[in-house]
Amino acid sequence: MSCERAAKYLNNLKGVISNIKYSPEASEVVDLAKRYVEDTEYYLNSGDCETALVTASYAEGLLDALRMIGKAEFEWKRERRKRVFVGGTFDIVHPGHVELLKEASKLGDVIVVVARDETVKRLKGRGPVVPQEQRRYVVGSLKYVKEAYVGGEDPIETVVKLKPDVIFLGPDQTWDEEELKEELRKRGLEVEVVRMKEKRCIPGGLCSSSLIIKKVLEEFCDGEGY
Ligand SMILES: Cc1cc2nc3c(=O)[nH]c(=O)nc-3n(C[C@H](O)[C@H](O)[C@H](O)COP(=O)(O)O)c2cc1C
Ligand SMILES: Nc1ncnc2c1ncn2[C@@H]1O[C@H](COP(=O)(O)OP(=O)(O)OP(=O)(O)O)[C@@H](O)[C@H]1O
Repeated sequence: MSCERAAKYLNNLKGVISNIKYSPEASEVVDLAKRYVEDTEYYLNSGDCETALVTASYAEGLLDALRMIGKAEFEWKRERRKRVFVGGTFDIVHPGHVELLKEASKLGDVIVVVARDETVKRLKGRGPVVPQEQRRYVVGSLKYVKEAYVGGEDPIETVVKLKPDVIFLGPDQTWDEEELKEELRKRGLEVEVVRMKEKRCIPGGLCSSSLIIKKVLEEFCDGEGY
């Protein structure tokens, strides 16, 4: 793990060193930073990854300090966060949905696609209670979600448009991981497909949209008090 980190730091440092702009009075410190970068490479190649991490951090510190006092200009390369696609109905949002989205957010920025009303009718044999735009709005307002859209007619087309790095499937979604990957590969998109292993809930929670609807029908349908 520390070897992986040291290699990443070394790569970033090399990128900065090759593009850095600095004023003449900073040259001594920049040279020192360069020597620490060379040391990092040396320690990494000899398998001493802990020391490589120390020398890399020292070089980073020197360069950051120069930048802070306005004697050098450069940018650290930022790693792009992964785009994690989650598709689903999200009719009546419950803690199981929140757990799913929380788990997905550990892999990157979560992009949700809510199923269109017609899709829900077709797949569940009943329409959703909540209209598609409202489902999109509510899910898109949850803290684990970066963006939310209403789905199109063709799910594969939708995924291709949004270009995720990962598709995160729910525990009971019927999509086959390998088929999904293959369909997308045919359209030129390489994605990782990850599935949440088990459903979750909070203690005493009601973690199914259908069960919530059933409870409302059973307990509130005489209209009393409404
Ligand atoms: C990869 C993927 C892509 C999807 N794309 C769409 C889409 O374009 N349009 C749509 O109506 N629903 C889309 N959905 C939602 C599915 O239709 C949804 O999973 C289906 O309604 C099953 O319901 P559930 O997952 O809520 O149980 C997508 C879901 C996944 C996993
Ligand atoms: N308890 C749960 N824990 C984790 N994920 C869940 C849970 N319940 C649903 N999901 C996931 O949330 C996504 C959206 O599912 P959906 O909106 O159909 O919820 P649902 O409560 O299962 O609905 P229904 O009860 O009508 O089948 C799917 O990926 C599904 O697997």
